[in-house]
Amino acid sequence: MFDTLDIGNISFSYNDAPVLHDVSHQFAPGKLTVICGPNGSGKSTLLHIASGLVKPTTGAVKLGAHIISEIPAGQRAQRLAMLPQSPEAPSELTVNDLVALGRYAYRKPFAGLSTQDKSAITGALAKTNLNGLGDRTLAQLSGGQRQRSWIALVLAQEAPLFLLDEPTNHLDIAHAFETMLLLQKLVREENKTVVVVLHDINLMTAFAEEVVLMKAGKIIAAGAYEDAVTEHVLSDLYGRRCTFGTVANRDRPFVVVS
Ligand SMILES: Nc1ncnc2c1ncn2[C@@H]1O[C@H](COP(=O)(O)OP(=O)(O)OP(=O)(O)O)[C@@H](O)[C@H]1O
Repeated sequence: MFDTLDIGNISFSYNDAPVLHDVSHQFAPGKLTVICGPNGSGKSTLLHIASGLVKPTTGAVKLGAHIISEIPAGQRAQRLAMLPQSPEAPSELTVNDLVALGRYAYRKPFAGLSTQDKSAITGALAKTNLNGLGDRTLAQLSGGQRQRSWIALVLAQEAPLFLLDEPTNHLDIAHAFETMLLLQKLVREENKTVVVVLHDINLMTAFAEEVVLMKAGKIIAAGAYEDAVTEHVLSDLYGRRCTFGTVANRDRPFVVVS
């Protein structure tokens, strides 16, 4: 049974500056949804509101039957995991310590890690190719290794719903592709719901099952990738000509911007 995540008629202003305008969407349960749009279009703000970390100025976010901000933090963390765009942690923390933070919603005060906690942490480190780096501090990692440590923290949370803001930041093309393969696998093999903000439209065309395309604080197109994503829509979204190309043995196109 999937939790549904619904945003209804959301508007949001920072101080008096409106950045989201009456946005509504139901994220497709059990699918990989990619949110794309130009810088400043409101993607991160929308994700923060969808996660319950930020309250909308008007409108409501519902996780299942409940307003998300009314669900106690511990329960919410077991149902929804969020990776912000630039997460921060003390640089002397080890990778193991960081990933263990993903288990906080399951742990009793002052208790050590349970067998289940340890297995979730080991599994998350393996899935993100961090085996052998658990004892390194964050200061001793490359930018990409640090980013993968944050993804491991989110995986260790073992929630059915993941919201990830630019998880491929700092990753080389192979690790970025592998991260998307991992998210695809979570959806296909573990029935997770994944919502991910991406700037790389070629990763979007390769992996999105569903899309939310945002411009100037509004959703200009949303729904199944095949229905929503066209050269015309992408060109309009970014204000540059976007042309599809094809390669043999691949259904989805690549995109060239000119
Ligand atoms: N803390 C803040 N205070 C004031 N304005 C903010 C704040 N955070 C974001 N904004 C503004 O809100 C708008 C939307 O920002 P947001 O980060 O949601 O966009 P985005 O689509 O995620 O951008 P990017 O692709 O650059 O990460 C932008 O105009 C931004 O300048």
